[in-house]
Amino acid sequence: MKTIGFIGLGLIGGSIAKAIRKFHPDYHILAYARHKETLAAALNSGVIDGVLEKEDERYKICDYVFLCAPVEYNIEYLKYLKTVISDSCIITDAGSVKGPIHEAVEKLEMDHCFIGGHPMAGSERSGFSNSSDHLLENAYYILTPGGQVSLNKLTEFSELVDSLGAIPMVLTAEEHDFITAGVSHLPHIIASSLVNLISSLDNDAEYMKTIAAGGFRDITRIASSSPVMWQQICLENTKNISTVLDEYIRMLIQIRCSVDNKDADQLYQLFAASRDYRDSIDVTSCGLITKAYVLYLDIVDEAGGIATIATILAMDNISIKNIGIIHNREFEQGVLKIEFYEEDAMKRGAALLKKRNYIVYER
Ligand SMILES: NC(=O)c1ccc[n+]([C@@H]2O[C@H](COP(=O)([O-])OP(=O)(O)OC[C@H]3O[C@@H](n4cnc5c(N)ncnc54)[C@H](O)[C@@H]3O)[C@@H](O)[C@H]2O)c1
Ligand SMILES: O=C(O)C(=O)C[C@]1(C(=O)O)C=C[C@@H](O)C=C1
Repeated sequence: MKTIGFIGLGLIGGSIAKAIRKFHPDYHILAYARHKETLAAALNSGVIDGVLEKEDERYKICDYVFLCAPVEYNIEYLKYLKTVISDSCIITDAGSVKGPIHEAVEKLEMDHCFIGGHPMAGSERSGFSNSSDHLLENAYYILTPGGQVSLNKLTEFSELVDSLGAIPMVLTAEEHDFITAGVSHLPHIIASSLVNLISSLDNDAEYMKTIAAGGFRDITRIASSSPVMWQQICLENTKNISTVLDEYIRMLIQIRCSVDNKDADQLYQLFAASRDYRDSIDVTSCGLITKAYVLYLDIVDEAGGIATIATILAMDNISIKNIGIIHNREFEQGVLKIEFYEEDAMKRGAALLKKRNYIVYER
């Protein structure tokens, strides 16, 4: 039996708490969050057992404290925690940047009890209501132990992460911040700047926005992420982001030259090399991103059409996560998009619907 404290209970804090509740139902979970409604929802749904105040003596009984507020705010809690936690407590965070919190931890001489944490899973949505007990499933969970952390503590925390279905990986804070600048921070900047570019190039009738199809959507989903979170990440990982941005700008200039010069070989190389590298990425370990089990199907637009499909699936105990009509260039007529919770449910659903002569697209 362990006691786990949370400060911040949004998408990530909520998902970690839900996973702990699922895999360790006997653990005692306490939380502090700025919004009382969040705490009420977590308490009512049984995810947490009790509510903490911002400063609260009960941090003393915690075996772990998870800091799950935006990066800069997490640092503000360390000073107080230092005065209350027990010797055996492990403080961890979920922040997307590790350098600044490790600097603060060292200054406060807390690096014997701090293990930075960063689940490489997430979503463009925020808040406890969007958290889920399977967000961490198969996701790499980076651990950045403080310089004085004992091997026992690191092993214990690593085992906890593993028990939640995630894959622990130990890195230094410096390695972490350079790597995430490349694979996470730069992609968010690219997505947001591309969306802003299109918004400024579009005409009054918004033709670009109207016809934007799969390509634009795929590369810009993350442009809907929390502006506060990304503002803080850019302010905290400035040097690494600037370095990878420089490399990216250099590459874009090369590409513009290839386009201007109609350099067929260079252009082919651009797309062939990216395809080969992208196809070599192991897509089984990407948190929620790969957990979208979706089918598309043609249906006649008539009253009761959707209800009939929902009934066919429900009769086989198949739950639908999301359902809606989508219109875009890929599917000229518009199709019904059905999202499932699990791959097996999606496969069974596809088979059932095909048997009833629906045209089903699986992708
Ligand atoms: N969103 C992602 O995809 C993702 C993935 C991995 C890690 N992270 C990191 O996890 C952390 C939380 O991100 P999130 O996506 O859960 O954000 P979120 O907005 O969903 O949740 C943030 C939580 O922190 C609380 N909060 C905000 N300011 C606070 C403060 N000053 N004191 C206490 N609580 C405060 C909010 O009320 C909310 O409960 C961030 O550090 C982020 O860098 C995010
Ligand atoms: O899937 C998403 O929406 C995410 O942006 C998740 C994502 C990322 O992959 O960049 C975002 C921030 C993190 O710190 C970790 C994961």
